[in-house]
Amino acid sequence: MARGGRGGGRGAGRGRGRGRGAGRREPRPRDENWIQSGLDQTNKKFEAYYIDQGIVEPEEWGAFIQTLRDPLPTSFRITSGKSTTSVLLRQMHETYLPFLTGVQYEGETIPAPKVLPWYPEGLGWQIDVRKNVLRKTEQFKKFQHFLVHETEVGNISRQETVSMIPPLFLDVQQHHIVLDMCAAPGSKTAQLIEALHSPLTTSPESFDPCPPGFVVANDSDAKRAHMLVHQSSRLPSPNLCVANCDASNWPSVKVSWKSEAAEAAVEERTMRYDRILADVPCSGDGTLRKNLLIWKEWHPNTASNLHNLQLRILMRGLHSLRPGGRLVYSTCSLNPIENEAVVAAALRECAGSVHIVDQSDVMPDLKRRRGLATWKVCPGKGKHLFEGGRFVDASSSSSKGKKVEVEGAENGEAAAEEEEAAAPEPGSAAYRATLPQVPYVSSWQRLQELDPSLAERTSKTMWPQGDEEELGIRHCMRIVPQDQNTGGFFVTVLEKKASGDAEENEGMAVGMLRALDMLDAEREAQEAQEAESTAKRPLSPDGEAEEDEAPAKKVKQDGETAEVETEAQAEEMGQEDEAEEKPEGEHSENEVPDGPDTNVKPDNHAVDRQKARLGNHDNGVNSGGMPYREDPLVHVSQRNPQVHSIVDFFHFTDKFNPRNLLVRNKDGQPLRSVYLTSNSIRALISGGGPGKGAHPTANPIKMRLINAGTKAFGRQEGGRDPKLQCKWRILSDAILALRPLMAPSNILKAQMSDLAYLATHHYPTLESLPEEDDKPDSFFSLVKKDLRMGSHLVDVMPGTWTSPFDGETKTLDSLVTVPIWRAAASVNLMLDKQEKSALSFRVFGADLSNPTGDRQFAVNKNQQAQMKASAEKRAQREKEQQLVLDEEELQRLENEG
Ligand SMILES: C[S@@+](CC[C@H](N)C(=O)[O-])C[C@H]1O[C@@H](n2cnc3c(N)ncnc32)[C@H](O)[C@@H]1O
Repeated sequence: MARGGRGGGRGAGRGRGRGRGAGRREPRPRDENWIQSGLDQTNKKFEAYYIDQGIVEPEEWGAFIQTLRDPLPTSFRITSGKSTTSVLLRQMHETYLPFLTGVQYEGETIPAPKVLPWYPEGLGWQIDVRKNVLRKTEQFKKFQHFLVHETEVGNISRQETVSMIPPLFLDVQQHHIVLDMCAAPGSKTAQLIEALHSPLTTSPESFDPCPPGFVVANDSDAKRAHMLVHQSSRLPSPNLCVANCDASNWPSVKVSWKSEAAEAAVEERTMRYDRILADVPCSGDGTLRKNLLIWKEWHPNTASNLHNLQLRILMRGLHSLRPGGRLVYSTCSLNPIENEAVVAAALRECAGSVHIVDQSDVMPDLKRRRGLATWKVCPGKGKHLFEGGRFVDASSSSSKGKKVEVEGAENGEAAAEEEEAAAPEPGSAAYRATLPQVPYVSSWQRLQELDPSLAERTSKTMWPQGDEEELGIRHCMRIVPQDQNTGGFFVTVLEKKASGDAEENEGMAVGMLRALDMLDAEREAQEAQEAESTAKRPLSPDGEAEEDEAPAKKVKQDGETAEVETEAQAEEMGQEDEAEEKPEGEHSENEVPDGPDTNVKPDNHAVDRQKARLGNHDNGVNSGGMPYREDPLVHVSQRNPQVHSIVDFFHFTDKFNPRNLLVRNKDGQPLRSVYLTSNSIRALISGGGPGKGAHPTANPIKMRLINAGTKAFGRQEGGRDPKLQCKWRILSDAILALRPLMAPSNILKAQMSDLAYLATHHYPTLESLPEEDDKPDSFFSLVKKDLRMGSHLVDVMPGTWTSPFDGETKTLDSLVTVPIWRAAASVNLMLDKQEKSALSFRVFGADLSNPTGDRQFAVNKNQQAQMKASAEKRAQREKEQQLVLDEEELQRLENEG
């Protein structure tokens, strides 16, 4: 089955004539390794093919194939640059490592977690034991809970070890424009975002909430692209946008750019990326250890079917790269047709402008194999039949009846007879002879002789051309499973030749921001002028109607430049009308109205799905035949009264730019949610230009952007008290992005006991808040007396707290920031049930929002079962107690009467 690709795996495994003698049913292998899943982990074609490719030395074959049959270990990485990073790392070393060392299961010692020696700062971890064993010991079960909780809140990412590798070779810097071409489900995108905000490090001080660069995460599958949006809320970033394009047809977009020279004017340039990750759809046979179905479905033709798409994506990526930029090509396939053949073909096509970078001295502790300099190609759709070590192309009339020598078919019968006597060494020639022959064809020219129509449909680039060593193909890297007990993976680092222009080699983000600054200054002057003329006009009672008029005027004033820019781009897109406007008032701000507590966080995913289904903006621009139906992405005018209320209420530092607030409706009106983007994302969306209606430029349409930045503020329903200065509250997902932009004096401080109270009580009244007379400046005293109504952030300070459930003292190692809402007569912790429960478990070891302390939602079936069991036990205990009480009562009554 193709991994993330199209059409792979169809008919796979259905080919006949695998062994000696055409049409003969393959005998069941004697050495097959059945595991509990009941799935057969053998595939003779797979073995034959990879032994022939020389993917590992013959003497390593046994270890290679056996490792592929073993279940995959558990691996995870600690999110870098967060306040929790060093705390979790310390917890791992000081608490969990000793706790998990020497644990016995069925008479054997379970290996303790180990640090991945090549992962920066010791943040990557692997436990060489299968998941089901983890759940069977008390110690590992506890650890599993820790992993689940920390993963939920984005402090840890559970990711396959090999999947962590490609982003590290990309070497992302904070000023980089990064494109993740095939990004879903997004584990590597998360690493790219982390690298952008903080160089991979354990220090929270290195976290930059507003780096100059940004990440574009793209996936051609609409559902998976929306999944990316949902996933990214675990690591919310104003510097991320999500696109839904066919990467093989990745659009070029124009942006405003300005050179460093002070006198230089803003110019329009095609945006080029500093870093590109092409983690392309592939056959995925490197994931055999976890995707057991591939054993059954694997077929060499899956790779042939994907080769062209992979090459097209890679070529488009190289085209989009800036001079001196770096692209990492990766697959989780072991197959040279999807790997070396694709890279070699791209290098030939780029004729010296791109080269492979030797990375042998980077991450030296990571064991990797060099790329293959040659390989064998098996073209066709499996319609070729074997006959006695020869094959006949039965599907093609031109070659019907022709018998063709199959490469590597020698001595099959003789060796097979020997096998009867003794089982041959895995990987040996005798062993190979027991496996089916594969219909390799030595060159494309040869295929043309054999089957011209098949040759016509088969890409020449699949075959080695003899120049591979020269192209540096040996610098490709293949991770084989037995070297580090991982999955299989392929990674290649490519770089585009630098140009003579130093500024071009630096990348475009900085120049885009220079242009944005200049255009912002112009806009500011213009806005001041407009404000002056507005002041002279009589004020309307609601103010907002006045606001509506101003942008329309501005569009007219800016019309000339905006129109030219858009028309040119529309032409490039092959269509005249930029956008078909949605009827007035038909906003599809589909968010669930925000009520207190339970409705605090809408189901983003459901909302996104609904948006995708309903769609309120179909501009008719197609990419790969897919209509673009997304709500517009519009930055709100600085003069909007809602923006003013946000700015005035929260007292952000200068780093917070109110121009970066974005909404999803064509009128640019904050209705229910406001997003925060980085300057650079605004520069991309607006093209640095003056702005025009629903879509300021064609960029969001061309890139089919489905999301930009992070949802930062939600309108608090019911906030109608005249004393309320700002109806907007900071959403919990945005705390990571917004907290560093707030003056520390504006963040409240609380103790663990205060948080425990808020986690336990739903909208407690101000009168009911516990207060100590001797501490007039305690958190609750402030909340009661001096706190303005509205949204606030609270830092819960490290400390200790004694649990009423088990009497144990719980310690909080690093501060936790939570949002609260101060209403007229009450206060509330603004987290939804699930967030409250997860936080509560993490900080207090129990769900305080539940009187029993139990978790209120289940993470997986196992936990569901555990919850059910503990609820039953509790009910039983209560029943028994009740019986005792009843007896006591009876006794009492008897005594009395
Ligand atoms: C190997 S997976 C990517 C895994 C991802 N990089 C990660 O680390 O989570 C390949 C992805 O490519 C997407 N895809 C397939 N064809 C594509 C195309 N033509 N353009 C963009 N994405 C494509 C699939 O939907 C799939 O999500």
